[in-house]
Order: sequence, then C-alpha cells, then structure tokens
Amino acid sequence: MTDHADPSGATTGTGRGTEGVPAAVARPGENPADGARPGTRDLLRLLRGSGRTVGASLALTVVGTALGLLQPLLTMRLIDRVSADRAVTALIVTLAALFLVQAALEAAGQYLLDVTGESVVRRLRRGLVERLLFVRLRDLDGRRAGDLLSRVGTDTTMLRDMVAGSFVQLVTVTITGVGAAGLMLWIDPVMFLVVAGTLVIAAVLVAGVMAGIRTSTEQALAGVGAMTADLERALGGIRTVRAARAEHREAERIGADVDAAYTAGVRSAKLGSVVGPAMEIAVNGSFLLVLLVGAVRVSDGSMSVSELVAFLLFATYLVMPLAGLFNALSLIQRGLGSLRRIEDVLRLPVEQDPEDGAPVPLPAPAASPATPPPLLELRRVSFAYDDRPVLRDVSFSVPRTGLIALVGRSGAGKTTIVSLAEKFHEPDAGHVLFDGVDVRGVDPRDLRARIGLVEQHAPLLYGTLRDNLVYAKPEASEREIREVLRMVNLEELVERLANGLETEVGDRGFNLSGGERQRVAIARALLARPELVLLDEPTSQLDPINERELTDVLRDISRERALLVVAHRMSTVRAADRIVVLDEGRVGAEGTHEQLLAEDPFYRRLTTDHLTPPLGRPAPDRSVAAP
Ligand SMILES: Nc1ncnc2c1ncn2[C@@H]1O[C@H](COP(=O)(O)OP(=O)(O)OP(=O)(O)O)[C@@H](O)[C@H]1O
Repeated sequence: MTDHADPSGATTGTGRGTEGVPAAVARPGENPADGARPGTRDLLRLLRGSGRTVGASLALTVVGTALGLLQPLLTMRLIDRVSADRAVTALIVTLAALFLVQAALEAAGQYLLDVTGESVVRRLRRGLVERLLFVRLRDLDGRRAGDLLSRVGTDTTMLRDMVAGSFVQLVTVTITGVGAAGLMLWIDPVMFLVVAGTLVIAAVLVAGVMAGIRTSTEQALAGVGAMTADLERALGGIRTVRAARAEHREAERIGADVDAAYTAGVRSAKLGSVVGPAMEIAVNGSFLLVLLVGAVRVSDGSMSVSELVAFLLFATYLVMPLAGLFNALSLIQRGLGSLRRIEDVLRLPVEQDPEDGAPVPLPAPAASPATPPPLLELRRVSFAYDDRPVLRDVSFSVPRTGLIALVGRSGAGKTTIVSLAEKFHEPDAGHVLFDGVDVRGVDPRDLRARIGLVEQHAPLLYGTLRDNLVYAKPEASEREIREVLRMVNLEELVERLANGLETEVGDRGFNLSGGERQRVAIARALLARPELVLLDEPTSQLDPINERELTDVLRDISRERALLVVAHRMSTVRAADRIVVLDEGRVGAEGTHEQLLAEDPFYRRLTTDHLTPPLGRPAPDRSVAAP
C-alpha cells in the first residue's frame, strides 16, 4: 500500500476528485500497514496551520509565567523592607498587579489554545470524513462502520483535549521549572541539589508508568470503537434483534465491549495512582528537606530568612506544577493512542491513487461512430476476494442498446461483475472496457457519470423522497422527475403522501415499503439518463402487477439504452434480448431464453431450481425444463 499524504500535512481541497484527498498527519513514504506508533513529532505536526495562534498563546504564557517568577523575588524584597522598617505600599501594589496581569495573560493563552484544539479537531475530522468517502472499497469492506465513526468522534475529541490541556501545561511547567531552578541555584546551590535529587527519583518513576498508560488508553479506545460498532449493528438491525428476542444477548455483547474499555481504564488508573503518591512524597519530602536544611543554614548564617522564604516559594513553583506535568504527559500519551487510530484511517489508500499518474479521461461518446464498440465489455476477466477466486476468465459484452440478463446460482459472481463494471474493484486479470476504453486507468467518476446503478437492496439515504430521486442529478427539472416517477409507477404514492416529494423516507428508507424503495432506486438511476444501467435484481420486492409493469419499462428503456440486469426472476429473464449464464465464476453459456432452454442443460436446471416464476402465476417453464 502507498501513502497519499500531502507532505504539507494540511487537509487539501474540498474532497472533490483525487486532488481532494486529505493528508492530515500522514507522512509520505511511510508504509500505512506498518502501524508504527506516532511520536511526539507527529503530535506537533497536528499544530500546523495553527502556528500563529499557538505562537500567541505561547507568548502570553511565557510572559504570564515570567511575571509569576518575579513574585518570590518581590516577596523576598518585601520581607527585607519589613525587617528594616521601610515603606512597603508600592511593593504590595506591584505584587497585586502582577497577580492580576499574570491571571489575565494565562486565561487569554488558555483560550487561544482551546481554539487551536478545536481547529485541530476540525481539520482531522474533515480529513477523516473525506478520506473515508474516497477510500478503496475493498479496504472499507473489512472494517466496521461503528468503529470508524468512533475514530471520527471520540478519538478526535481526545486529541482536542490533549492540545488544549497539555501544551499550555507543558510550556508553563517548563518555563516555571527552568526559571525557578535557575533562581534557586542562584539563592543556594546546596539546597537546590537537595530538591533536584528528590525530583529526579520521582521523574524516573513517572516515566516508567507512562508507556503503560498509553497502551491502556489504546485498549480503552479500541473498546469504545467496538462498542460503537456493535451498537450500530444492533440498531441497524433492530427489527431482527427484536424478532429474534436477542436484546439481552446484544446487551451482553455490547456490555462486554464496555467492560473491556472499563478494564483498560482501570489499568490506566492503577498506573496513574502509583504516580500520585510518588509525586506527593517527592513534593512533601523536598519541602521537608528544604525546611530542615534551610533551618540549619539560616542558623549558621549561610542563608538569610528572606532567602529561605524566596527559596521555598521557588520550590513551590518547581514542585507543585509537577502534578500538572503528570497530567499533561498522560494527556499526551492518550493523545498518541488516539492519533494512532486516526492515522490508521488517514493512511488507507484512496480509490484513485495519485501515484498511479493522472487518470485517463474517458472520451465522450462519439456522435455516431462508424463501427461503435460494445458499451461494456469484459475480456477474460478474473477476480478474487482476497485469495478466494470468484470470476474466472469471464468474457461477454453489452451492446449499446438492449437488455442483457445475467443469471447464475447464488454466489456465482453476478454482483461482482456489476462491481467491476462500476470500478468498485479492479480485475486481477483481463480487462473491463467501457465504450472501447480499458477502465483500469480511467477516473472512476468519469465512468460512473455514464452508468446508473440500482443496488441489490436498493438502499435509500436518509432525507426526503426528492433528495433520493435527484441524488445522481441534483439539477433535474420537475418535469424530468415526474417522468421517471411515471415510468416506475410511483406517481400514485407521491400523490398519496401528505408531503409528496418532500416526505422523509427515514433512515435507509425504512418509512417506505421494500417495493417502493426499489422503485425509487430505479427512478434515481434513470433520472440521470445514463448510457448503461446496471440493475442488481430490480424486481425482487415487487408485486406481480408492478413486476410486470417494471419489466415493460425496462424493455422500453432498453430500446435506447444498454441495460445489464442481474436477474432472479423469470419475467426479467424472458424480457432480455440476451442472457449470460454464469456457472461458478465462468460464463457457461450465452443466448436467448429459447436458445438456452433448448441447448443448455445447466440453464434449464437454473430456470427450474433458481429463477423465481412471476408471482401469482404458475411457473411456465417448468414443463419445458422437465426432461
Ligand atoms: N466483499 C466481499 N469480500 C469477500 N467475499 C465476497 C465479497 N462479496 C462477495 N463475496 C463472495 O464472492 C462470491 C460471489 O458473490 P456475488 O455477490 O458476486 O454473488 P452473486 O452471484 O451476486 O450472488 P447472489 O445471487 O446471491 O446475490 C460469493 O461467494 C460471496 O460470498
């Protein structure tokens, strides 16, 4: 697999065509399959495009922190002046002003980082959405929709929290720490070594558990992904779940995913709990040591009381933010876990790989070529899903007009042929030609603009009836819409509905009957007036009257367009000009219904055993097929 990242790391374009493929954080030259863990540099790359905001936020934080570091020095001066009985009002006012300005600067810095976090999430989400819509179908087939949804939702939110919560803490802790350490070293090097010693021990301990926290986070996120996927599965098939009385089983199954996320979360909490006391011991221990050693040094005159107070304040500045540092580091570990799952999607190869060179434009149909090639032709096509061969050496062609029926047993490879014609998959061997051009290098969008598809289960999209009808041709006129509605006998339904074409069809079109969904899907394909219409079992859900009428419609359409129909019904087969018989992935025979009945025993068996006679009528061909 190859990576198609834009080296700039920015999401490019609007997602139209291959130039719109998002890159987000993937790097060129990386093997997307290697699953390499992203590192801190990958996290920093997330901030690309937000440089100014991050810069401004850093500047505010640096100034705020510096103002904070001034405070112990002023306090030291204050104590000295109080001891010397000198005026302190100006110093107190300055200290109060410093407090207020520091708080205001830090609040502004945090706001800017929150905005940055939001824009990182927006960029990643847009990148993920665009990538998922362009990804090769064979890579999408093996993945669970719910898990992908959770990556777009939960994982990106995790990264937002990391950006907003950890960077400012890291910067504050680092600046405060370095500043405080320098000033402590200046005040009393011996006492500084005492504090530093306890902190180094604590830091080693914390570093040890961080890796464990990251792994647990990844496991927890995988659990959330599985939970979303399983819940999506159950809700998608809720009627089947209820009918099978499987609610408890599904609840158990999804509960197990929740438990897995819980277990990983608890493991992370356990590791985190080791860090808390370690920090406390380090903090309390270093204060105790500072007080003890400080008392000795004040008594022997090596240090003044004001220096001891300032040193203690700086020690607070150095030690207290360690809790924040731990928080920031664990947020980063969690962010890295999420980034890995996000990059895993962003690196999926897209359908039209830019590295394969510019796609070949599909020539526009010639007005009237002298000897036009067939509209669709399969030449010695072989295809396997993973290692399972499905099509072997398949050759046949679809002329520019007429109805070609594809028949075969269930699993023979009929839908796979439709997928190859639509370029959802590429053949492993042989060629698929559209209008005489091998579609291998062709931009799939050019090809699909000339083909209409009615899928096997006629899926509708959430939205109105009109949205669904004009999906492939948004600019269709009212007249065109009415015309296709008439063709597929949907006029009456539209009149019956209170909101007509503006009626919501529900999720996946569930507010319509199976037959209505099927007819809407056919109308949708016809509205764009494609040269070739691929229909995967178009009449399976229709009643006898509609089945007959739709078959007549198909015949009419086939007078001026090419139709390739995967047929399970005798009525469709009988209406076909030519029938291609698929037998275990090979073309077994080809001809008209009558020819095949007379000459091909496999076809005869198919008509009796597999093809459905028209509903409400006796099977007319059984007698013919009988030996
Ligand atoms: N995405 C996929 N991944 C792996 N195997 C697949 C995939 N799609 C289909 N298959 C397998 O390929 C074979 C051919 O499937 P296909 O859907 O083309 O058959 P079909 O002739 O259309 O069947 P039916 O008439 O039942 O719809 C089947 O054995 C099927 O299990």
